[in-house]
Amino acid sequence: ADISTTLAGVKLPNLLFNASGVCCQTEADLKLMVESESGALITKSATVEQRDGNPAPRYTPLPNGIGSINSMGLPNEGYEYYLEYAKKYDYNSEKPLFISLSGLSLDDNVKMCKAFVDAKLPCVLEINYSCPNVPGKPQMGYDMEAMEKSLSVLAPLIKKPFGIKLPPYFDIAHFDQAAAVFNKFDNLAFVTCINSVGNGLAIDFVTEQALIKPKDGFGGLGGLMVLNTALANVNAFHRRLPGKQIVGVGGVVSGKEAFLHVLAGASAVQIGTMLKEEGPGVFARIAKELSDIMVAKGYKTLEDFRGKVKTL
Ligand SMILES: O=C(O)c1[nH]c(=O)[nH]c(=O)c1I
Repeated sequence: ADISTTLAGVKLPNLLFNASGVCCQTEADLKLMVESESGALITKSATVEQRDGNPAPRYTPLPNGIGSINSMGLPNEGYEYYLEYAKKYDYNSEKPLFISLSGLSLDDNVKMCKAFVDAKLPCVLEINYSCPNVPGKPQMGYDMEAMEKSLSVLAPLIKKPFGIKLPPYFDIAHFDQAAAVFNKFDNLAFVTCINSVGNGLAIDFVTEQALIKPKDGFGGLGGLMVLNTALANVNAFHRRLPGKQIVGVGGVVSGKEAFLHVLAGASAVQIGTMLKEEGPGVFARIAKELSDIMVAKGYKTLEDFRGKVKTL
């Protein structure tokens, strides 16, 4: 079956790529992504300066495959590293490049966006409004006014289609309020839902210790356990953002969850925890599983079922 897609005007040979943060901080990581069967790749969220991030242990999978917890603390090589990578990238390859930016202030985001705009590159920007793990930095995704202010500056600056990475919302009024902001920006071409479910706490029963070191063990939750919150956010914004696209992320462990994300309205699907645990081979596996599901159900393309979740 045909699992190709288009996102922000660029063609992806298949709808699967990495969630920013996983397998994408260094050129060595990104090379693995280029060599994988993913349909695209996205870089680790960048700040103006290089950051070491939080002390380890700062990521761990959770027992029984239910997911993961992380409090990485925005470790990255600094935006100029990713700008250089984007300048060297082979845009004739069939795999488009996405760049994640997560400035610690609006000025920082302006500085980074300007640099990418001035470089006139084909890569697509995804502005991260939802990092839950920088101590002292509340995430923008839950501050509608701050997001609107940021977008009113960045959207005209970026000019071409771009996306934003959102935290999960849990209240219908918040879906409505967020969508009202996003619908004001025509070149906001897609929203990526969801980032990790912020500030969970994983405790080891035997040692009675938190599993990760930063923030008293508080960190973002990912993996299968967040699937149903992810599907809700994908569908809520699919219903509320006519003319925009949704990138679905959260809980994709097989072709089945990728299928459900498309059914909920996703135009592309990112994989985080499963990529971290299984490695880049996950893309070939899930691509085949999804294609087999589509054949079994009689669907030829993603358009045949995108957003067609039935209600009772
Ligand atoms: O701690 C991180 O680096 C991190 N971790 C996440 O789960 N989501 C994010 O957007 C980020 I920037």
